[in-house]
Amino acid sequence: MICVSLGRARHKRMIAEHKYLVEQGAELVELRLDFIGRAVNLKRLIDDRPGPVVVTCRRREDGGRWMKSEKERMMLLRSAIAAGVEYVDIEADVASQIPRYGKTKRVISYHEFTQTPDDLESLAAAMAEEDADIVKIASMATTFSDNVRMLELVKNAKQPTIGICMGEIGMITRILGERVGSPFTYATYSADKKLAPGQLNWKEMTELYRYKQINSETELFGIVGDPVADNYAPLVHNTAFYEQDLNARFLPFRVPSNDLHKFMQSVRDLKISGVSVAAPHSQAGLEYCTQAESSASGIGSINTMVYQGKDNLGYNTDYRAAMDCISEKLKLKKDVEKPMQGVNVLILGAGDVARAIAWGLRHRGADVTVASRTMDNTRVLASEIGCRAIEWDQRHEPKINLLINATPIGMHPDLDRSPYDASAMTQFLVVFDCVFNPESTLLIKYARKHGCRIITGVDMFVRQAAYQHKLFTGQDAPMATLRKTIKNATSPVRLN
Ligand SMILES: O=C1C[C@@](O)(C(=O)O)C[C@@H](O)[C@@H]1O
Repeated sequence: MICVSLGRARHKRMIAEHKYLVEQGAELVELRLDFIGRAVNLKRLIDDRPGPVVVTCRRREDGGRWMKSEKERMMLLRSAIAAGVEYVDIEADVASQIPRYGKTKRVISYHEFTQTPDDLESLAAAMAEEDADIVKIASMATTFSDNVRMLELVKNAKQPTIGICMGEIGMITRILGERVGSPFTYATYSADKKLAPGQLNWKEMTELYRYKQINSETELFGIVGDPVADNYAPLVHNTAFYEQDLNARFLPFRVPSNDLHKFMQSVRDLKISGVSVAAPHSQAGLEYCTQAESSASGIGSINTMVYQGKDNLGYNTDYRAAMDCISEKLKLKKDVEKPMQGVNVLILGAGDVARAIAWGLRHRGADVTVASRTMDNTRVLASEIGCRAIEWDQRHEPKINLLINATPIGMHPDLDRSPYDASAMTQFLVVFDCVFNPESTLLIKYARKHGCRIITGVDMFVRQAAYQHKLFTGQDAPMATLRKTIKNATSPVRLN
């Protein structure tokens, strides 16, 4: 079950939103009395309530907004119990001052906003002693291991327990609550009304992650990176899983660099079957592979990892996707060893994607030049791959047939910039922009205007995601859905 937290300064808004949520199917709503601006009129909020509630009045030290006296707060919580609300949230340290009465269930809570306590088990045991129906711990995740410990706590608890790791690192504890036996989890009313760090909104929980249908059989995948909050991979992969009716979910795993080792150690405990590997882990990820496809080893980085038995299999689907797009656009012969001999390519950028593409093109016999805004990086890439490095300012000089932008220039919100001048383009050039948000970057617009053939970042994104889908599920990806989903999500005009 999902409990939607409602915090509003005015009674009227709180009542209206509560009604709306229940109409939309919300099963439980938390009324955060500490958000109410004036004197709280509890009767007004609960007498005609449209559905079950948790009544909470959070102190400031626990992340709430309550400014009035503790005496008044206690009175409110007692009144809520006397009025027979379904649940009341009582902080563990004051629980003994608020006696049980009637049918109201007691959620005994503990909050910590800087870290996750070391000994969660002892803490939960002490909280259970406070005549708890539900024990709830919400603490800040600072490492991925905090999530693992929190989920273990909930899974092994004898008492119904809610364990939430707050912050972006902790998001998965919110999504996997039901799977480990949590009586409910918390979500926010809408994306702009987060009541706690890392809270997902109700729509994301129900539509994107299909929270209620997650069970012990659900196969888990995800993206491991830092940051991951704005990544489109969960949207695209979960939509594909849904379309194919797969009991699988794709989650955001925010893992800082120094925590990757712990993450890799935990994947089997968490029953994760595969991940998309994003920055900053693409190169380090390769070291955790027991086997990697030869292209991934050659490139020196992976973007996909599949956990199979004891093996960690590494792949680079960015490379595969980019090569497919180029082969198709240039109509390269398939059965030739060096189909790109004589093709002059300029790659802008020296990051993971530039490296993957440069490696692929060199293997196909292309003549590759690289330019990036940091000459040291350009030189390292060029010497590793065996291509030419030039200064960024010289990028318009080489005579080229194929231009590839693997820098983020032109990416939202940097819409008015192009990494390459229109004046240097001719109609014989093929222009490939790896930026997919927006699809029509300024570079792509210039290229269109000059009559160039183009490959967009969406073309590449869809293909790399489709390869991942196949590796993860063994099924062919619903290409049209992948394309529509990413186009829709990145379009300046929302289609629905
Ligand atoms: O204790 C909790 C959990 C919470 O802090 C969260 O992290 O979702 C949100 C609060 O409103 C609720 O009372």
